[in-house]
Amino acid sequence: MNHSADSELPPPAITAVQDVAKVYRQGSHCVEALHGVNLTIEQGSFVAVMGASGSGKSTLLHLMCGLTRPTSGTVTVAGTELATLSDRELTHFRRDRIGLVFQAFNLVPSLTARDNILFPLYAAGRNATNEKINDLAEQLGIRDRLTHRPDSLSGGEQQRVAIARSLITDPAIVFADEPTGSLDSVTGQSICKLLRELCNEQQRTIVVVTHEPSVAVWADQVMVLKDGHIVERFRASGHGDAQSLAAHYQQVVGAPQLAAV
Ligand SMILES: Nc1ncnc2c1ncn2[C@@H]1O[C@H](COP(=O)(O)OP(=O)(O)OP(=O)(O)O)[C@@H](O)[C@H]1O
Repeated sequence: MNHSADSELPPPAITAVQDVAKVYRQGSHCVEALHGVNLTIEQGSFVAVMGASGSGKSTLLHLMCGLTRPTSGTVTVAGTELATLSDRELTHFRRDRIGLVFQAFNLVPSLTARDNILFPLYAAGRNATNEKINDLAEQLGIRDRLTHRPDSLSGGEQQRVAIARSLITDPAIVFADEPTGSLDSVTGQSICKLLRELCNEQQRTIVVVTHEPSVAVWADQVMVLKDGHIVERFRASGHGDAQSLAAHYQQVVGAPQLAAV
């Protein structure tokens, strides 16, 4: 996505998190996982959410994809405020409008790549044309792997199948939780490059949760969570390479006291 022309209007915010807090209650004990989080994600952008273990990344991701509800505040995805949906409507909304990619791929072992990709449509009682699935497979570099089951695919191929599955419903936004966490670094970088291309060439909107600077460096925007607050937001392009981004990230998470931004 080209953000270079200052005179252009900003693209519409596809996802907005407003003043969101999340408290987990365990008996008399409370864990405040997120406090007063605000963020917007523009259509066609690639956003990385970084943070140490326990900083609240998964909680934020689960709130944005409607897997859990906030204690306070609002989450809006593609113009729909999730709190207005019943549990059943939210399930349908998630199935139709949100793509999910996981660290462990989560493919069905007994199904071919083709049927894994089609799975979200089957679940909705729908199907796709051969042309659509072949085009998607071609874009993701797995055209010749469609008849294979997951156990005869490499890790990188399995993640490509999982990404194709996340896109088959033409979702408004794709959330990827540590998508390279189970891959070697070269394969992980090829997955990052693919996600970047999906944004650039198809205006897909992608949010990646990662603790890897080498993944975050592919994003447009990086948000850093610490103790449930967003403490830093910056454009990845301002850091050039993963090492420079890693140094900045370490500085941010290592700083003793930071105000939420
Ligand atoms: N279901 C839950 N019940 C109680 N506490 C929870 C629950 N889920 C998360 N937490 C707590 O909320 C805080 C944030 O957790 P979260 O999983 O969002 O962090 P994270 O940044 O994704 O961590 P990681 O990188 O280890 O997955 C942590 O203190 C965690 O222990």
